[in-house]
Amino acid sequence: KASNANLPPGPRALPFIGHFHLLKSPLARSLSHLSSKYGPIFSLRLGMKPVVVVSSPSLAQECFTKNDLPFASRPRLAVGKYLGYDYNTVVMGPYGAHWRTVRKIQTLELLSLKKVEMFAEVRYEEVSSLLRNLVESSDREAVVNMKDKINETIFSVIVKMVANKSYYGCDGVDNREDAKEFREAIDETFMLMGQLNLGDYIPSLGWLDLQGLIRLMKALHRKRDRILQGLVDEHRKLRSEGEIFMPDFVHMLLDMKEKDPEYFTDNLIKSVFVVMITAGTETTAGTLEWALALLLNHPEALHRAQTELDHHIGRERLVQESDLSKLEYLRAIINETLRLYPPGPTIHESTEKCTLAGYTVPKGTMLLVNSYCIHRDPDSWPEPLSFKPERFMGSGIDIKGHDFRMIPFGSGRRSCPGMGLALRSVEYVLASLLHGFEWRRESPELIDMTEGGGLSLPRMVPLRAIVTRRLSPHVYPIV
Ligand code: HEM
Repeated sequence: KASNANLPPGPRALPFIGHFHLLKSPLARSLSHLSSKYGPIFSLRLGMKPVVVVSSPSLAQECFTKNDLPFASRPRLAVGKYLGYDYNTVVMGPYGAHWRTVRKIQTLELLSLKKVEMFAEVRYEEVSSLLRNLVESSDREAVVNMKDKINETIFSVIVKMVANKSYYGCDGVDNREDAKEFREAIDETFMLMGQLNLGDYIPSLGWLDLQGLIRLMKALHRKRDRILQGLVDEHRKLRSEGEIFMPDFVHMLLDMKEKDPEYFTDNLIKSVFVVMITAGTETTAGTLEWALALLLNHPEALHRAQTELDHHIGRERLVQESDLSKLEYLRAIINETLRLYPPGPTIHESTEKCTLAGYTVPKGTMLLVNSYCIHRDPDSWPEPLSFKPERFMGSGIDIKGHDFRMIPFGSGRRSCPGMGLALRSVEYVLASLLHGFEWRRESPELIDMTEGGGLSLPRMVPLRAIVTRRLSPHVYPIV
């Protein structure tokens, strides 16, 4: 059916597999390379599946405004079945009544501005713990693996919000082994989400599981589900004993379950939980790691950010979240980081026939919107490959999905519901790191900026740096 459609042109397909052979990791780069040859809209075929790839602001606008409803669904991929509680998570679920209900709970009940404010104390505790940790490293002049440090902080913030669980020594608890297992499970989830599983595209081969991905997904699901069920059961026990210390997300969902036990099954609660942790950690931590890497390669921008921090905060106290609105240059750095290193292409699927740029896109077509390419479009961005935070100063460019030159959080119905939490966390952690420490590369060579594979466009090489204190010793949280 697809071959009869008036789809955009694209490269010549191989029999049976279509264009699988053209897609390399990271996908965002591979698609950008193809769009430099075939233009801002082109078609691919992955096995049986027609795919349309879009890489310009005006076409992204057409997808997320006029065609937002037809493209509001996700393809039914094995990863959604095995790692998304049978397509029940908000990230991987098809568009429909269930998705709308769960999305509403996430945006209104869990990730609203009020809730983001409510958990300020959690961010404060975890950032204090990070600073304490870095003070120790700075006293030893050690090279610090910043990927690990940032991941630990963001993971802790999110897990505490969701399940009030401490893993890294805050509150006197130290469950590093449990945390390691949990974080490895999340890393593995992202790795598997970034893989093209042949059976999704060539269903007749599905049962063979030639790449062994289904086997890995099933094993990972068992591991993750055991961890998540353990946390839900812990909460139940606390409630039965009348011990509710903090209204975390699991408690909020268990409250909802009391009103509607049929709908709020344990699987639904675990699916909300797992989405927060998978969608929220790697993306937020990855943005922070890219931002620091860019600043280490651009000392003049680092210096300007620190001057701004000293001007507004001074050197006799730490940054507080209430300072963030004054830090215009810091925000420009974060915007420029998200421009250059957004997460991988957003993946949607058409639920009805629609027209795009004059072409007819049939129902069941996969849509990939490549923000990586859109954000580097020379027609929208002068010197698109250069790191220039200044371009955002006083520009009024919206990054929340209304200006299609810059869509790091997507746009339309499926755009990121965690944007408020993400931006607050990135700004607060980055401001605290730059204000509290001087930063140096471990060698004179520039930091390697190669992108790795995976859905969140991580760095290929974990970021390492040398930190030294820049504030008086009494200002830091007590070691
Ligand atoms: C810098 C950090 C982040 C970035 C750049 C980011 C970006 C994105 C993008 C591009 C999408 C896909 C949009 C689409 O398909 O059109 C998305 C979806 C999503 N994000 Fe985020 N995100 C971040 C942090 C977070 C956080 C902290 C959370 C929650 C704790 C979160 C929760 C979600 C969810 C639930 C979805 C799926 C929405 C749906 O399918 O309806 N994200 N995000």
